[in-house]
Amino acid sequence: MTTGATSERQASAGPLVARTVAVDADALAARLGTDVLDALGLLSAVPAEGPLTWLHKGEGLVGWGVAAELRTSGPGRFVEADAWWSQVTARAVVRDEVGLPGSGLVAFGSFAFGDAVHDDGPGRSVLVVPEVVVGRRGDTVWVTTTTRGGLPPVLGADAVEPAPAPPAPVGVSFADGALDGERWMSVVADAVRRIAGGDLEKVVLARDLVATADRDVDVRWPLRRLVEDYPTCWTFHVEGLFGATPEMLVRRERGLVTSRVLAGTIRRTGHDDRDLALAATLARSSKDLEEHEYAVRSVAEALEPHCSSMNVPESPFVLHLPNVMHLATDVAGVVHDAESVSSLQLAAALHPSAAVGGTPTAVATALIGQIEQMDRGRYAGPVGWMDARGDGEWGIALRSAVVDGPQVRLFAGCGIVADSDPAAELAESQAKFVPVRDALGGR
Ligand SMILES: C=C(O[C@H]1C=CC=C(C(=O)O)[C@@H]1O)C(=O)O
Repeated sequence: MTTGATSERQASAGPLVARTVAVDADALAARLGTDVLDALGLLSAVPAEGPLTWLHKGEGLVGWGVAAELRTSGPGRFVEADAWWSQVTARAVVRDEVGLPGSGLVAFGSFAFGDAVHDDGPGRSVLVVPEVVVGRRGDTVWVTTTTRGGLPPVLGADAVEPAPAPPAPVGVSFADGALDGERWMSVVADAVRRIAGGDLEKVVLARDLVATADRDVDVRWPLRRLVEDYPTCWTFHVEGLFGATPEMLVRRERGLVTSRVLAGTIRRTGHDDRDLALAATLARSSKDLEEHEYAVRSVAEALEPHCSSMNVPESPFVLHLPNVMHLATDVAGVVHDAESVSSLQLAAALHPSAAVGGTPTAVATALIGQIEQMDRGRYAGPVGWMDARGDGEWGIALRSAVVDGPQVRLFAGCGIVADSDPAAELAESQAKFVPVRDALGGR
């Protein structure tokens, strides 16, 4: 196995002990001082230190504290993380009275993109088992407590306290990251030339923007904004990487696997009639349909070996988000090897899809390392969670940023094909910065 540095933290040599109990949603909301236990309500339980979140349409998981963690890097990062999780779950003592995906022992995770040039630095990919998880799915709400060192767990709602509300970021200013707009457009033009020359068919090129605040940014502020403004996206935070992604790399729920593939974008104007006309333009755009087709094909081909049957719709639908619209395809399949293939293994097989890498994958990731002039870190890598049964959800870390004290580094990328226009791609990247950019503002 080729890997970089790996480190593991588990306070004692003993197994983890996890207890999941169902709790009354109204009683927990009252304890937290919120009206309802929706995504914002769940966030109100999350302390400033080490929050972990995965929230979508009013439900999901939040966690905090570290019962165990693994840090890994390099090309073997997924294999290593999956093997660690198998060991941890095999040894753990779990009592789970809820039995839903996400209840029982859970790890949140975030993995480096890993292009062909930038090594994904020691310890950059991470799996964290929180000490406390609060989950909601439909009307069912639960609390999981995981202890280390043989301590008796505090059960249910007693483990949850209201957390002080996060302060708004102060004095935020934005500056170019690795490349300014002009230089990034020349990189895009270079990629278009290489595509025309037959080196490859598609490559996704990204850029960054650096926000600096007067004081350390409490990530729970932008998380609250993202949850409010982008409820149909998955709002995540794992160790400083946060965002609201519209793209689900893979969800495995028992024997069913689903993936939401996005590629092909048009900016919204904010006027409903014009946006509807633009949606129709997007659905007919041969440049966007081509870009989308590569992404769908890469996902379908990676899932196929694991599925006994698959549904890949022939044409995409248009996904409307507040800032942009995307061509979208929901791929679904029945996994024939669900007993042996975890959601993380499926994510590893799918990453990088052509929504964030390109076609052919190896040529595109090599080109990204060569010309992008930026280290993606965990941007565009899988982010999500997994439970002890191997079920889980792994989104692609898009519309995302990394917070480090007062600094926040935002990322956005665009699929480049033969017909791409550098100025249009620059405008598209600016529209993709909007969710995090706005989330750093006051309300
Ligand atoms: C790479 C990003 O978006 C991908 C997902 C949807 C649409 C995309 C596009 O149209 O270029 C990208 O493939 C990003 O948001 O940073």
